[in-house]
Amino acid sequence: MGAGSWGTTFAKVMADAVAEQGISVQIWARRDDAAHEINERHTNSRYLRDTKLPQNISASSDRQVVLCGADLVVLAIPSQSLRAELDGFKDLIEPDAVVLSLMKGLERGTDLRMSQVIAEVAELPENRIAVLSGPNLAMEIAREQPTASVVACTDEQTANWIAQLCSAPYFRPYTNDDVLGVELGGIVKNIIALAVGMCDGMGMGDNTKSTVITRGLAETTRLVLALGGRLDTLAGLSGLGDLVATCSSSLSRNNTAGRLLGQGLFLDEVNDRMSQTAEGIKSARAVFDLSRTHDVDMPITEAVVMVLEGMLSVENMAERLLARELKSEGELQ
Ligand SMILES: NC(=O)C1=CN([C@@H]2O[C@H](COP(=O)(O)OP(=O)(O)OC[C@H]3O[C@@H](n4cnc5c(N)ncnc54)[C@H](OP(=O)(O)O)[C@@H]3O)[C@@H](O)[C@H]2O)C=CC1
Ligand SMILES: O=C(CO)COP(=O)(O)O
Repeated sequence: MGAGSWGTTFAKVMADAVAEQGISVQIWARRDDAAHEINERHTNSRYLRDTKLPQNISASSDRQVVLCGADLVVLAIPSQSLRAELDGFKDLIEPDAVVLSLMKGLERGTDLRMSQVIAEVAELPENRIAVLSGPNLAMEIAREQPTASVVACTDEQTANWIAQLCSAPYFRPYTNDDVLGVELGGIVKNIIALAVGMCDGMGMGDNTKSTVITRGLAETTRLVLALGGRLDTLAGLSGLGDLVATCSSSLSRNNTAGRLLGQGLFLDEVNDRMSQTAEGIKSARAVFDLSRTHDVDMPITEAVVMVLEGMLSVENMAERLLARELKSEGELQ
């Protein structure tokens, strides 16, 4: 569900993974012309230039056509639209189907992760909801550059089944039962990538960016542990792995949005320039609110929120962060 850059790329991963088993993958595109292009030319030129999609992918703008008979429903639409969209098609999901979220945002207003929104709106039990997250820049995967990822589900059998369905020659899924840790790693790294992009945009060098990445991981760790996730998850692909990929890649939309802010553009101007979803812009406030609810210190996230909401200039961000009271590096609370 979603024919953007990741929805389309992940459809290709799955189609390549299951081609020999005679399984087909269907994409729901909200625009007729996108569905038509995928069916007729096997391309999605708006999001993936130069990528030829496998023959066992088809598309439709009719949700019923796509969801009818689907064993696995994969969600790849912008996080802030999920609730409304899912409400419109939850009754079309087959009674035993599993729902897999590829989304990396936190819902504003409720501070819920996407797996929680799915559970609430579609009224599904935990063992039918999974999350996939990792260092997965869509454009690189569409070019079949090797990478790995994590399928998280509280039910081991479900996670293994999904991993089989997306294990392709260039894509290696691991499994994990720490859904919260995997999901939050993917959400918070977008905010840290905004901060790193801001440093880049202001012309700062690698020491500064490395400091933000490392201390970004520290504050992500504090939040995940406070909410009941695991430390080892954050050392893995969906934690450190995704953080490094997103913070160091010019392909990252969050990193790019941060860089434009660092170069002095206003948020409205940045939003106008972005043709794809940069989840961190909208999730930053929700993550900060969540951190306050649980009394977790997240100074980089707080500074990013202040910049996005016009309460702090990017130039004053470093001064604010460095002027805080000195403390031990190992403090996880
Ligand atoms: N791109 C990447 O590298 C990765 C992305 N992700 C995550 O995947 C999720 C989807 O991102 P991605 O595919 O990159 O996003 P894109 O911006 O590339 O595409 C978004 C897709 O959602 C559709 N869409 C936009 N707004 C709505 C809406 N209000 N209701 C329904 N559909 C809508 C778009 O349709 P239309 O074309 O008609 O506008 C498009 O098909 C995000 O949470 C992102 O963080 C995770 C890993 C990697
Ligand atoms: O999640 C991603 C890589 O794992 C994609 O990051 P961006 O959304 O910043 O492009």
